[in-house]
Amino acid sequence: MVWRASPLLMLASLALRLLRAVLPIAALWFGKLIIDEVVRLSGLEGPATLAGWAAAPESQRLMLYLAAEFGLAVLSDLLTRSSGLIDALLAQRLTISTSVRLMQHAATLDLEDFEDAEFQDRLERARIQSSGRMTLMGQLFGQMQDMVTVATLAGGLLVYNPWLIGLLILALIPAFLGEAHFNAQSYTLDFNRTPERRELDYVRQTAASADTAKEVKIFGLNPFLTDRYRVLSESYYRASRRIAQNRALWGAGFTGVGTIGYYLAYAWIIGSTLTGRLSIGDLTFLAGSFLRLRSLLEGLLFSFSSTAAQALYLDDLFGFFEVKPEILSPPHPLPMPQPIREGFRFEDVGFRYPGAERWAVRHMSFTLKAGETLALVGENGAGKTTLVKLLCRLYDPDEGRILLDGRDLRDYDVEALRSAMGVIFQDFVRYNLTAADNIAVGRIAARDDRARVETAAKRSLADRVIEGLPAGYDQMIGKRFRNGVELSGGEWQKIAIARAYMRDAEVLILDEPTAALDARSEFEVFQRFKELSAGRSAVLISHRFSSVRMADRILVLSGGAVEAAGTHAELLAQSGRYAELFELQAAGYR
Ligand SMILES: Nc1ncnc2c1ncn2[C@@H]1O[C@H](COP(=O)(O)OP(=O)(O)OP(=O)(O)O)[C@@H](O)[C@H]1O
Repeated sequence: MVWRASPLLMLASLALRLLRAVLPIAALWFGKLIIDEVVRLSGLEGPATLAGWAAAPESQRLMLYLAAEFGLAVLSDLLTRSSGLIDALLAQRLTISTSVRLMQHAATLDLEDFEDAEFQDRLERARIQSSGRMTLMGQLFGQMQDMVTVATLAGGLLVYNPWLIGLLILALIPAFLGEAHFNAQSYTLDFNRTPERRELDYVRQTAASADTAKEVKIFGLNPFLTDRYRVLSESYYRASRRIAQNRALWGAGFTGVGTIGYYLAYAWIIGSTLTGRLSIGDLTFLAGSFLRLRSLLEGLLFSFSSTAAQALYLDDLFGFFEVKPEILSPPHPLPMPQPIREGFRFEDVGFRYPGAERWAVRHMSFTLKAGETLALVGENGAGKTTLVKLLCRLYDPDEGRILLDGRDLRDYDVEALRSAMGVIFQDFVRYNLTAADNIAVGRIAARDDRARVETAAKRSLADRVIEGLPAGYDQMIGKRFRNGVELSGGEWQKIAIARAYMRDAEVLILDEPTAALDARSEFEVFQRFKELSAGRSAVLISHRFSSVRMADRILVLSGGAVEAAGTHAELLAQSGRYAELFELQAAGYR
C-alpha cells in the first residue's frame, strides 16, 4: 500500500533511515577515540597553553576526531529533519490513496451491504483505519532503522563480551509478552465495542447538528440524549480503564526486571575498567552503547507489539476491501435495448430484505409496457419503493424473475441498465452544491453543459426557484457551507426532479418526490412528466389521486403484491381498494 502511494518517497524514506541507523555507533566510536586520545595526551609532557596544544603536532589526531564528531552531529540533525519531512509527506499520500481506494471500493458494493449493521461497523473501522492509523507506516520504518542500529551496536558489544547482549534481551522478554497481551485485549475491546462506538457517534451528532437542532429543541431532547451518551460511554470507559491499569501495573514490574539486567551489565563494565581490562574510552563507549541498546531494544519490543496491535486493526481495512458485491454484470452482458421494445415484466417476483422475516414483495406479477405511464398506488409499506429498487437492480429478487424485452434483467450490464433509468426517490439527496450541480448530478458527465441543465430545470419547474436565488444557477444551496441558501421542501423537490430530466433515460421514475409540492405544482410537474415521457416508459408513485389518474394504467399494490390494475375509470368501477381510497381523499375535499 505504501509503495502504491508513492514509490519515490518510500525509497527516499528508507535510504535516509538506513543512514540514520549507522550514525549512533559512529558517534559513540569517535567519542571513545576522543577520550582515549585525551587520556593519552594528558599523560604527556605537552604545552601549557590551549594555543600551544592547538598548534602541537601531537594533538592533530584529536582535532581530526573532534571535527569528525562535529560533522556527524550536523549530519545527524539534517538527516533527522529530512526524514521527518519525507515521512510526513508519505503518510499524507498514504492517507489520500487509502481513502480514495476506500471510496472506490465502497462504490462497487451493493445497497444491501450498506443497510447491514455489521457491514456499517466494519466500514467504520476501515474508515478510522484509513485516516487515523497511518503512524503504523512510520513505526514500521522506524523499527527497521532501530534494528540496523541495534545490529551495529550489538556487533560492538559482542567484541567485548557476548554475555552482555544475552542479559539485555532476557531482561526485556517478559515486558514484551506483557505488552503484546494487553494490546490484544485493547483490540478485542475496541472490536467488540464498535456498535456502541457507532451509537455514541450517532447520539453525539443527533444532539449537536444542524439537521436535528430544530426538533431536539422543540422536544427538549438534549438531556435525554446527553444521558444516553453518558451511560454508553461510561461502560466503555470502565472497560478500557481496567486494561490501562493492568498494563501500567505489570509494565512497571517488567521494567524493573529490565533495570536490574542493565545495572548488572554496568557493574561488569565498571569492574573490568578498574581491573584494567578496559580503557576509559572503552568504558564510555560500552556504557553509552549499552544505555542506547537498552532503550532501543525496549522501544523496539514495545513497538513490535503495538505494531502487531495496529496490524490487527489493519485487518479490518483489508477485510473491508475483501467484501465483494453480489449484484454483478454477467461476463457477456446483453446490450441495453435502445429503445425498449416490449417493456419490463415481473413474473411471480418475491423479495425479502436481508435479515427480514417478512416478504416486502411476494407473488408480484405485472407488465410495464414500453412507452406506457404506470402509476403505483397503495398504502404505506405496500411495496412500491421496493418494486422500483428491484427494477433498477439495487436488489435482485429472491423468487421469480424480472424480464426486460423478454430477457432476465440479470443478463444485462448493471451500469448500462442503471444509466437507462431516471429515478428520483422520495428520500433524494440534498447535495450541498450549487443549484446547477444539484441538477447536473443526474448526469455528471454533462456538468458543464449549462443549456442542458437549464432545460432540465425548466421541465421540472426548478427554473422558477433558481431565478429567485441571489446567484442563480451558481448559488450554493444547503446550509452547510458559507453563503449557502436553504430551500423549502417543495423547492428542493423541484431541483431533484430536474435530475431525472438530465439523463437520456429510457425509463423515468418518480417515487413520490412530489409530496411537498403544492397542489398546483404537483399537477403541473406530473402533466409535464407525462408529456416529456411520451414514447418512454414511466412510473410514478404518489398518494394524490389527482396526479395518479393521469397515468395510462394504475397498479394497486397491497401487502407486496398487485391487487388490481386498470385505468382510473376501470378501477373506480371495480369498487375495490382504489375506489375506497379515492373516495376517502375526495371526501376530504368536499
Ligand atoms: N431497507 C429496508 N430494510 C428492511 N425492510 C425494509 C426496507 N425498506 C423497506 N422495508 C420493508 O419493506 C416493506 C415495503 O416497503 P416499501 O418501502 O416498498 O413500501 P412503500 O409502498 O414504498 O411505502 P410508502 O408509501 O410508505 O413509501 C415495508 O414493510 C418495509 O418495512
